[in-house]
Amino acid sequence: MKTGGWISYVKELGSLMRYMNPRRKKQYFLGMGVAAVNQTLFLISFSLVVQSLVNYAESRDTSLIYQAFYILAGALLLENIISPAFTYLYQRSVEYTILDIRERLYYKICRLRAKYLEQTHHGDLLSRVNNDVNALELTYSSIYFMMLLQIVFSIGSIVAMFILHWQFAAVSLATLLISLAVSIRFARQIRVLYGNSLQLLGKMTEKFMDFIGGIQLVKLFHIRPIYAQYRSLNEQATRIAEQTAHKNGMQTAINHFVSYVTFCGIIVIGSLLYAYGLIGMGSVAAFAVLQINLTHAIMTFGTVLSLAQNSLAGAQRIQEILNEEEEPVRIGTWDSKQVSEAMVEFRNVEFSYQSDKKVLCELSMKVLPGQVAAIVGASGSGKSTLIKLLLGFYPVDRGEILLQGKSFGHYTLEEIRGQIAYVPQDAFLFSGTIEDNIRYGNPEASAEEVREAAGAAYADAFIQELPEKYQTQVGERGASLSGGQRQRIAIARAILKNAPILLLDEATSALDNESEYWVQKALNELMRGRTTILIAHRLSTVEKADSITVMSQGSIVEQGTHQDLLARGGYYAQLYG
Ligand SMILES: Nc1ncnc2c1ncn2[C@@H]1O[C@H](COP(=O)(O)OP(=O)(O)OP(=O)(O)O)[C@@H](O)[C@H]1O
Repeated sequence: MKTGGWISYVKELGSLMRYMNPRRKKQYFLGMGVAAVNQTLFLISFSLVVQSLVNYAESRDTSLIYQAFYILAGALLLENIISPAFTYLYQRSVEYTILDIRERLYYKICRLRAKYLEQTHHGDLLSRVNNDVNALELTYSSIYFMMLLQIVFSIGSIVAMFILHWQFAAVSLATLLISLAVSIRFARQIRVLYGNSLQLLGKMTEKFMDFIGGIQLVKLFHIRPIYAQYRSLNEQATRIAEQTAHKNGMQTAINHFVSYVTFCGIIVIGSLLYAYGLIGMGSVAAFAVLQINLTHAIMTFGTVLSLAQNSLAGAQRIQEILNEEEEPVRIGTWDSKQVSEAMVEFRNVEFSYQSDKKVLCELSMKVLPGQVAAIVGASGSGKSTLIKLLLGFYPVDRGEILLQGKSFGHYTLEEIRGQIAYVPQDAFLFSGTIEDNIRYGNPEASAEEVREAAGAAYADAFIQELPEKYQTQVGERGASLSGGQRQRIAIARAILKNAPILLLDEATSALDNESEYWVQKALNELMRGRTTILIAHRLSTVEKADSITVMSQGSIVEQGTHQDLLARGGYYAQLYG
């Protein structure tokens, strides 16, 4: 084995400690170190107890019985009183470190660019936050300790063996090195398998989320390929688990073989030396106990080394997220010369998701304070993209967006988003109560203000009829409410936010007549006094807008009021007709 290999291996294992803060690292190593030394002393003490007892059997010297008793009492004190306190110390550092990692991932995901989030399956993110963090937790809580314990114990045993008989000790040392080399060789192969296994686990989580998300469609259409894909991944994962088990088995078998051959050698040589009066029987017995323990330590070390591969693979996947580029604090230019009387203005904006396909070309539009601007156009014409740009999810490639008269770069993304309330087409509710969901619009709002917002959104009446009123749990994504009720809660949330600009992705398209009636009333309430950009999917809802922008293939083809556009007899008139 190359030295560079060993060193990089140790470095890699050490690099997992980067997630732990320095104060916790100190407590962690102190706790682990003291617990490992205690357990080593405890285990080694048994060989001394055996030595004393065998020597007593030979010499009938009763002081040896007392000696064995004192050693045993001391060992039990170490193991049962001192060890648990230090074990608690290092386990506590582990739990806080895992909490830190989960929080870092949570905030990192909040700050990731929209592009990354749109291209990454949420199942994969979920798998990284759960499976990979769990793999890391196992390393901190058990694997490192087990490794340290086996190392400290092996060193302790070998020192004890050297004190008892140096020739024997040399043989044991050679065994240790052979077994270590075998373990590291297998660990490398197992690492690749664990990496593939975690990747598969991520994909299986993706497929499972798709399956649960679309369960009604799966039932309705008997969609077999969904299950077939999941099964295929499951089978691949099983094959990898089989290969891992095979490698682990081989590693254990080789280590068993090496260790037991050594053990037999020690017994044979020990017996011969004893026969020639060169060593006492007590020392041979102590040696045998130490050798058995050493064998066990070496095999445990091999096993935990393999398990650590799972964490290394998981840590790599966690690091990939942590290294991902974040949204900048500001996007756009800080140009003091660019001013506008409009509340929102798009000035010659160009944008593409991929460099080869322009989604918005030379787009210019103004929305004056308090006005309602409707945007209409065929599917794929770029309406939702416009919203994403206004919310700062993507930077424009060319041109400028101005907000409250100033260019985008004057504001941080947080400030931009603070000025806008957005009601998407499919209202999203978080698991929790209705009150929680409305209050997300303004976390400082009192219960009274939440009720007022619900009243203005025409939601209070149906909420009062629910058994637990505002404390009703909405279920996953609001599953226990109807589409119209979800919309009105989302509107109440937007009312509570009280932002000057309102973005509406027309919400009424999927609702029945009665729900539409109430949602429309709620929207009218929400729009009162606010500058509104309304993405309209049905032309009947835009007639009253102050201006209508008609889009086609990323460009504006017509702009005007409903009457103007009808009179012009162009694209809008054709769509309307
Ligand atoms: N995240 C994305 N990555 C790449 N291309 C995208 C992305 N989102 C949208 N597009 C493409 O950009 C174009 C405009 O899409 P956009 O969603 O803005 O249209 P839209 O007018 O809102 O359509 P609809 O009315 O159907 O919602 C489409 O060609 C679409 O395929």
